[in-house]
Amino acid sequence: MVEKADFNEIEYKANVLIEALPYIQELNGKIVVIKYGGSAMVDDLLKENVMKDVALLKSVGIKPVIVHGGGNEISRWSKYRGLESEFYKGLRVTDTETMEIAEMVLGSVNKGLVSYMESVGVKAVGLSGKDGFTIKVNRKLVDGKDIGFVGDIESVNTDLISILLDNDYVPVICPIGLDENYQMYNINADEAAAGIAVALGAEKLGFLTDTEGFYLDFEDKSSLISRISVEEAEKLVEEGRIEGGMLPKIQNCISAVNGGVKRVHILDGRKSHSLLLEIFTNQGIGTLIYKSEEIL
Ligand SMILES: Nc1ncnc2c1ncn2[C@@H]1O[C@H](COP(=O)(O)OP(=O)(O)O)[C@@H](O)[C@H]1O
Ligand SMILES: CC(=O)N[C@@H](CCC(=O)OP(=O)(O)O)C(=O)O
Repeated sequence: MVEKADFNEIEYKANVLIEALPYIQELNGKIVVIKYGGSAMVDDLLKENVMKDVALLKSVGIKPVIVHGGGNEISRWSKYRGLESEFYKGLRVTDTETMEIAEMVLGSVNKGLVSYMESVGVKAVGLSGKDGFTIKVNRKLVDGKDIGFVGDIESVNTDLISILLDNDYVPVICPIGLDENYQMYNINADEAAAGIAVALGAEKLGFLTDTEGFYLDFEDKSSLISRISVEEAEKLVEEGRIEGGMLPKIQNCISAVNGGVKRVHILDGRKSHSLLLEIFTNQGIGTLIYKSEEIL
């Protein structure tokens, strides 16, 4: 016999599922790009939970694409090899040795995520932007400054990603690209995610990171912004009010929205299932970046 309390719980769970219905219908067959930041890969359980969320998206007919980082691991390995990590405007200054470390670390993070996906019953394929010449770059100059082997995305060839999606695989992509001379470059993972989302015509792009979202003033945790227009975000960037890892993230949110991605979110990847909450419920979480003329 079902107790009354149990029945309420069952009803509550059923309502949660029903709340997801319009979102599932709307996103069926659409591409959702998930940028999984190294800072949010806190522990094995959390990584497994994020992969379970992705598995659920896939099971309801959404086409997820994962683009991941691993900046903190690159820094850790650089230190181990006696190298100081240096950043300019949120981007790693990348010499030859750092480039080798980046490729090694990102490759290992990539295959680790593929294993998690497989362990939750989802077919996944790990690749870098080198595979199939998926990401073509030029050497990036920031404020005219050369910061080494840092790639500026020139183009994304979606052929290989599309083949994988069409054959039911989840592509797991690490941010390394090639220039026209087949020299490899380190790409900021936020930039890789935005470039891939735009090229694929993705419906959504979610950045899983280690903050609740974007704070207007990072020192003041009550200044969390739940939504910001690209115009307002551009103004903050121009005024130099965004720093550290948040600068490339916001810059790439802007370029994704301007490139046609309808919904771009910064989400707290340290909290289990924030991806599901954002996609399948009307609970506003994290920070939404939107085009001001669009009615939300
Ligand atoms: N205004 C801000 N709001 C939120 N986070 C900020 C802000 N300014 C700087 N940050 C920093 O940005 C970091 C997220 O970027 P990053 O470390 O590159 O993460 P990821 O690995 O997810 O790309 C946060 O941990 C925080 O320290
Ligand atoms: C050029 C550049 O900055 N590349 C990044 C690539 C990894 C990355 O972006 O990782 P997160 O998403 O975890 O920060 C780096 O070397 O740290």
